[in-house]
Amino acid sequence: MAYERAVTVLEVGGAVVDSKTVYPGPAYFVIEGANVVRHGHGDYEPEPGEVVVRRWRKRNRIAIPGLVNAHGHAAMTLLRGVGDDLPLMTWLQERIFPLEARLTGECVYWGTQLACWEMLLSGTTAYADMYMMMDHAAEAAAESGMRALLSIGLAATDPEVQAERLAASRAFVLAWHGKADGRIQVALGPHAPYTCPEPFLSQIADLAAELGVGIQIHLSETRGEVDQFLSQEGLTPIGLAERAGLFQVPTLAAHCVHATQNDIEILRAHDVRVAHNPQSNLKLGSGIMPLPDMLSRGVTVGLGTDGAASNNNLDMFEEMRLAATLHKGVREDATSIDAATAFALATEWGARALFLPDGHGTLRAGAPCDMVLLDAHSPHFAPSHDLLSDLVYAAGADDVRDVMIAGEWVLQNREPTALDVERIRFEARRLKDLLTRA
Ligand SMILES: N[C@@H](CCSC[C@H]1O[C@@H](n2cnc3c(=O)[nH]cnc32)[C@H](O)[C@@H]1O)C(=O)O
Ligand SMILES: [Zn+2]
Repeated sequence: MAYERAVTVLEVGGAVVDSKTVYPGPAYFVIEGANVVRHGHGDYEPEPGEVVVRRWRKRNRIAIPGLVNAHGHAAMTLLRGVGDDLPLMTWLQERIFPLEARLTGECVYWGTQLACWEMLLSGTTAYADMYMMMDHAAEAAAESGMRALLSIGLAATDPEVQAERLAASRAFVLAWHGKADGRIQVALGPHAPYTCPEPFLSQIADLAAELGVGIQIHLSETRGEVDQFLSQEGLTPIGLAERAGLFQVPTLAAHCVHATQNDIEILRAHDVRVAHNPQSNLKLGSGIMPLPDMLSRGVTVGLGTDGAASNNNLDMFEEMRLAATLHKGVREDATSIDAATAFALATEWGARALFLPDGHGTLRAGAPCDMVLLDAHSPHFAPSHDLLSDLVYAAGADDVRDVMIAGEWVLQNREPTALDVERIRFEARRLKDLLTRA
């Protein structure tokens, strides 16, 4: 006889989109703990042993897997709108770094909460974050209910400072990796080859291997960065990262805008995951990443927003649409990056980019229930010739209604269940005043 299992049943009236397939609704999901154990079409029919302890009926909803934001700096929401219309190095050195020097732990905490609120409202369930004072970021992420890959951003040229930063990173891994029921993962976060000398990169790779964690880094973001390394080292930043041994551990490389054909081969050979951030690359005037080439060569790519000060929002619907349209325009080829591919990059591939186990980024049986429900009555889904097309080319964050992560509601009818949004807005304004006071 089957033993009894307490399950939650979630019934969805509209269609379900998973990977590249659209399943017509209605549908039901049987959730046990954090995971979908099975799903089906039509009305829920119990199976032997299933004891329904919670039942949710969501009639006018379309279900999709949660979106994955594969690159960003969550607490930079507090710096949204600082230093617009400047190139990367000027923006960073003249506007961002001086303000970041004044950030406190509470800035990082409330900035991250603000980011989580914004990400949930736009259907993101998992995100990557490289920043500073990350214990505060981890606390905020854990409280929000979101899934996150967190790294202390490392940038140091002085060996003593480097040693101190490595020790802090080790402590952060031990304190947070696998915490919040496994929702929080930690990676090491060398900021970039232009802020971390090669021996430091090698030490970071060794520490990541010892601790069994991955790495996230910015690589080949601007032409100036690539030219600098080519003239100083005779190698591209991606080639230098390979020489430093970084790719001996699982690595997530943000941008790779100016990756050469040889760089793409290096990325593929080492299974380096790439985060494509089209909006940030456009806004900072960095250029356009060779996404079609990366995909045709078999590189795993996710989509990211980058920080809110170079985007200036954390909306993955915009990022999906941009990824699907930008490359068509610059290549004068409307067959480049179709809707289904853009959707896959924002879900299943993004999950791989974050080193999440197989099944994440999907609604398959056995996968964690990280699900976004959209308003099936939105004009964006009428008359709906092709739901994948609607999702990428027509829908937007406003269509998001409810979000479940690891089987728990984190957003219901656009209200976060675990975040105090009035408080977040109040603190964001207060901290902005504090940061910008002379
Ligand atoms: N400077 C920090 C560590 C860096 S945290 C991550 C850094 O990345 C910066 N950042 C944000 N977006 C980008 C980008 O697109 N390229 C490079 N750096 C960025 C961000 O402002 C932040 O300073 C320290 O105290 O050691
Ligand atoms: Zn970045």
